[in-house]
Amino acid sequence: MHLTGAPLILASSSPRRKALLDMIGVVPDEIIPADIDETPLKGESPRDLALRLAQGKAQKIAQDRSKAFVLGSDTVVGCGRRILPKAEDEQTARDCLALLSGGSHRVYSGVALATPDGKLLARICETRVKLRRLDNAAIEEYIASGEWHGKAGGYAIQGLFAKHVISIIGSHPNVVGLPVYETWNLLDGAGWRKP
Ligand SMILES: Cc1cn([C@H]2C[C@H](O)[C@@H](COP(=O)(O)OP(=O)(O)OP(=O)(O)O)O2)c(=O)[nH]c1=O
Repeated sequence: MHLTGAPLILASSSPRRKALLDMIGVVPDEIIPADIDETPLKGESPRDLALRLAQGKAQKIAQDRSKAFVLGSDTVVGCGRRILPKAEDEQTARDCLALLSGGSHRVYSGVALATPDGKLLARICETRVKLRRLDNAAIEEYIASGEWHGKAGGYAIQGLFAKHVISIIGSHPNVVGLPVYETWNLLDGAGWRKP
């Protein structure tokens, strides 16, 4: 099958993923968010969840768009075997920050590419993040910013929260939502070419 010229669809509602793709010169032809159930399976590890959901998002859109490349991704914050939720309310964000305060945790992003010749390729990327201890005042200051909303683990490293990050080991864009190195390798290896 001839893959050159096949369109690229980003299966994501995240403006950060679009911006990270732009950063490496990849402009999707279309953006179609994939609405899938993101509930972890019983006993599922954070890594397995990120990979499964990235694959699920790519597959869901590829069902109807089999002649395109479809890129899906998912970011999960893990503290040991524990999977932290995406913070949709203040209390969830507070609980996440209290748990992560003063320690190291891991952020996993899965990236999956469905190809026009029917393959589903996937990669997982892991970044370790070490945080300073956050007292109540620091947590409440961050809660008031609202930047935690919709973010896995209740924080966004690409904003105000950066001042609490002592160090990271691994990829920074992976924490923001898209591991650009792995993403580019998938696209390039699968034969996607810039139009
Ligand atoms: C840890 C962390 C997460 N996040 C974001 C990345 C993801 O957008 C979000 C995790 O939710 P995801 O389910 O991965 O993505 P999403 O719901 O935003 O978009 P879609 O499912 O449509 O692709 O948390 C940051 O922006 N910065 C961070 O530091």
